[in-house]
Amino acid sequence: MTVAPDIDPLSLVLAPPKDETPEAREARLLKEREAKKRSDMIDLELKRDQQDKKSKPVKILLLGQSESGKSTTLKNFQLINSPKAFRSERSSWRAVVHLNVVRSVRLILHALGEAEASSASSVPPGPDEPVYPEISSELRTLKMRLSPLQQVEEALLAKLTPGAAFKDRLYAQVDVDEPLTNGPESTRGGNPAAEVAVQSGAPWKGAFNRLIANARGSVDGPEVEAQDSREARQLLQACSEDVIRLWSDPTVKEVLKVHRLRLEDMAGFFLDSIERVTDLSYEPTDDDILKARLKTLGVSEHHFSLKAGNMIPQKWVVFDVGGARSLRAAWVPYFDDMNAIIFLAPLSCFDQVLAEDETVNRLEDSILLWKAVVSNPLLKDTSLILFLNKIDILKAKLASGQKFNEFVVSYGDKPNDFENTSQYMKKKFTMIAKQHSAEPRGFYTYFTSVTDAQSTADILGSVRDIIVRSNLTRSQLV
Ligand SMILES: Nc1nc2c(ncn2[C@@H]2O[C@H](COP(=O)(O)OP(=O)(O)OP(=O)(O)O)[C@@H](O)[C@H]2O)c(=O)[nH]1
Ligand SMILES: [Mg+2]
Repeated sequence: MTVAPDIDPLSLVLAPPKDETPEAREARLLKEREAKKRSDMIDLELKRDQQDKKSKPVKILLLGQSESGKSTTLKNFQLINSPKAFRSERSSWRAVVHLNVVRSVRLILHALGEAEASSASSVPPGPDEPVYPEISSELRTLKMRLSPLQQVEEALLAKLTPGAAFKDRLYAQVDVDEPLTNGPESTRGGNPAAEVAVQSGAPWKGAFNRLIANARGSVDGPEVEAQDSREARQLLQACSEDVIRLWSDPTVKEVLKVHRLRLEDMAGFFLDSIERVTDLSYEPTDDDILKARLKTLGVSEHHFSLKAGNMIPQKWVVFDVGGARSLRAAWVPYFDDMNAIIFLAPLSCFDQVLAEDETVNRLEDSILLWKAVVSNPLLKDTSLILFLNKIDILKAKLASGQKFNEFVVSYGDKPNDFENTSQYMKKKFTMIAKQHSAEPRGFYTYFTSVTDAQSTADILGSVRDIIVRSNLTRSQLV
C-alpha cells in the first residue's frame, strides 16, 4: 500500500515559482496585497448589507387635519434628504402652481358673480346679508375675458391623469371633493372652492416626467413639452395681465372683503407673483414647491437614507396621509409599529371652519384629533412630536386685527398677540397630552412654519436626533 504524501495540492499550485527573482517576488506580493484588500472590501460591503437588511427602518407617520401641512413637511424631508429627486420634479409642480392660480381666479370670479346677482336682485339685502359694491361694466368685461382659464384647468387636469378617457380620468385618480360627471365645471358640482387632489399611490409625477421624456426623444435634449400643456401655459400667460388687473382692482378687494375671503391666507396662493409664475420660461423655485397645494388622498410612503452624527446611514420611511375627515379611517392600520408621529396643528386656523364640514371650527377639530391620537392605546409607546404650524399666518392674522378670543372664548382678555396666543395653545395641547395619555410620556413641541425651508431644516434636524436617541434608548431597554 502506498501512502499519499502530506502535501496540499492547492498550496502546490499557489506556491511561488522556484526560480522567482526578487523583483518578480515584490510584484507578486503587491498583487496579492491588492487582491486581499479587494476581498476585504467585498466582505465589509456584504456585512453592511446584511446589517442593513436586519436593521428595521425608522418609521414616521405624519398626522393632522387637511391643510395642516403634512405633505409640505414631507416635501421638506425630500428637499433635505433627496434634493436631486425633489428638484427633478419641478415641471410636475409647475402644473400644480398653475392649477392653484386658476383656483384663486375661479374663487374671485365666483364672488363677483354673487355680487352681480345681488345687485341685480329686486329684493334689498336683509340685515345679515352681505352688501356688495356695484360691479362696473369694465369689471364684467374682465370677468368674461378670463373665462378661457377653464380650458387651462382642463388641460392641466388631463396632464395629471394621462391615459384615461376624459370622462374617466378625473374619476380615476383626481378627486375634487364632489362626485364627478364630465368637465371641470360639473366635476366641481358648482362648488367654486373645490380643489384638486391626487391619490397618493397615483404616479402623477411619473406621468409628467414620462410625457417630457417622450417628447424629448432623448433624455439629454432640450425639454419639449406635450402640445396640450404648452397651449395651457400660453393661454395662462395670455391671461396674466388680466389676472393682475383683477387682483389689484379695488372693487374686487371690496367684494372679497364682503365675501370674507382672504385669498392671501389660503393654500396655494400665487396671485402676488402672477407675472413670474405665468412666464413661459417659469421654473418653480424650492419655495414655490413648498407653497403649491395638492390635496392628498390615501396614504403614501417615502423612503430615505438618513445619517445622524457619525452613525452609518439608516433607512427611514415617512408616511403621508390624507387629513380630510372621510380619509381618517385609513390611518389606523399605520399606528402599529410606528417609531414616531409628527402631529401638525395649524394654529392660524382659529377663525376657519373645515372645508368638509362648515359647522366645525378647524382649531377645535385639531384639538379633538390630538386627543384621539394621544389616547390611542396603539400609540402609547410611540414618540409624539407636535408641530404647532402656520405660525407665519397666525402672526399676520393677529397683526391685521383678527381677534383670537372671538373664536377661542376661553382665551379671555389676554393680549391679542403671537407670544400669548401661541403659549396659550401650547399649554392646551400639553394639558391634553398629560390628561389623555395612558402613562406619563414626554413629547416635543415646535412652533413651525413649514413653508420656510431653512427653519424647517433646523427643526427636522433636531426631530431626527430625538427619534434616533429614543430608538437607541428603546433598543437598550428591550
Ligand atoms: N404660510 C404657510 N403655509 C403653509 C404652512 N404649512 C403648509 N402651508 C400651506 O398650506 C397648504 C396645505 O398644506 P399641505 O401640506 O398640502 O396640507 P396636508 O396636511 O398635506 O393636507 P391634506 O393632504 O389635505 O391632508 C399648502 O399650500 C402649503 O403650502 C405654513 O406653515 N405657512
Ligand atoms: Mg397632503
